[in-house]
Amino acid sequence: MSKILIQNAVKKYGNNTVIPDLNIEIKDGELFTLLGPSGCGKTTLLRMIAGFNSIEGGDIYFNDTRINDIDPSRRNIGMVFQNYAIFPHMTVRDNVAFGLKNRKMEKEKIQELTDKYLQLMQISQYATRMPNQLSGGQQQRIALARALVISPDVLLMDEPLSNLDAKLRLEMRSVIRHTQKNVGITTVYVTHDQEEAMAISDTIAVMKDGVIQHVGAPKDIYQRPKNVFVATFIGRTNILPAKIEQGTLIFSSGYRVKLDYLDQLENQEVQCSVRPEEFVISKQGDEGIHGIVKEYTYLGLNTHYAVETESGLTVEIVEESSLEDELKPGQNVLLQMKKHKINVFDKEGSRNLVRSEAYERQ
Ligand SMILES: Nc1ncnc2c1ncn2[C@@H]1O[C@H](COP(=O)(O)OP(=O)(O)OP(=O)(O)O)[C@@H](O)[C@H]1O
Repeated sequence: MSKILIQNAVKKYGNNTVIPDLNIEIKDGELFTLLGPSGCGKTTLLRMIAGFNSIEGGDIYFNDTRINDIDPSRRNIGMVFQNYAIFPHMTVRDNVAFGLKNRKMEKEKIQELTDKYLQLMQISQYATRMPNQLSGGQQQRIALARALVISPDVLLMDEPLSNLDAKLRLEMRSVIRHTQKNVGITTVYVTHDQEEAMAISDTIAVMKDGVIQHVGAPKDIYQRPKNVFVATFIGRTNILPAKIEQGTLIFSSGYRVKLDYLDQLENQEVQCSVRPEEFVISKQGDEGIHGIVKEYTYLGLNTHYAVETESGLTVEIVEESSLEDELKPGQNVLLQMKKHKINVFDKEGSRNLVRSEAYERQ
């Protein structure tokens, strides 16, 4: 098992710098996810850890060993990619045993370990089949068994679920999560699917243009995103402009929310992130932002509303469905916010101004 330390890593393709200066520490035994939009450099970074990409600056360590110049085949890494990368001409058993045979292990030991991982991944009954006689999920189980059987120090997974249909993706998510915890292997997982990242990870690093934006537990990233990019990339949110005066947020409609956990910033323009579930919507009341329901979508458990506010901005709201009358398009409504949930960013959207102790208190 290994912890992974990446210090001041730089990656260039020719003159194009895709990772300018990246620092990450991945703890021993954790499932660490690189999450970000297409082209942000996730696969590039994973390939640097694997040794398939050169590094133009900085260092990568597995525990205390600097691995920059160690050949990929000697890094003791297990890998699972989206296209399975299993051998079509070999049986399931031979696929799983492949890495062990390569290491010239004794026959009995190969048999024992192969059996163990076929069983762990619940594919023993398919051991003599060829991969094309199996479903996508079963093939991905072979890939996982084959990666783990060699007892790697680190497991690297690049979008391993993206070729599977929605139902299998959910099932394989929990297979990966349980197996990873069971084996206790340090895992770096790449995805652009934020829900998958939330469901599977101990820690998530959100990336944009080769720069880490926020590293934290899924809940931390969702509830206290470090900047507007992270707030909008993880889950859905509404960004509303406001002003701070005497510790009070004043929205353009005049709606005021007194907050006691903001940095002491006066007369500052800010951006506020309010998630759809953090609004309270009612037909009447004294205080709030006035709006008109433009759309509503009943989804059983929840109802989604699009509400045009008096400033012209349309916000997205989710409420638990109730037996009472729904709010239909054209209805005048009043919006309030669950004030402790609001995130407040500087005008540029680059820094969260909510003090961290406020978050600890919740
Ligand atoms: N071999 C290469 N040569 C030149 N540029 C490359 C190469 N591989 C990747 N890039 C560029 O580096 C940037 C990062 O690519 P990368 O594949 O790491 O992104 P990603 O976040 O994994 O994206 P995706 O989610 O689409 O797989 C992109 O702009 C891409 O065009």
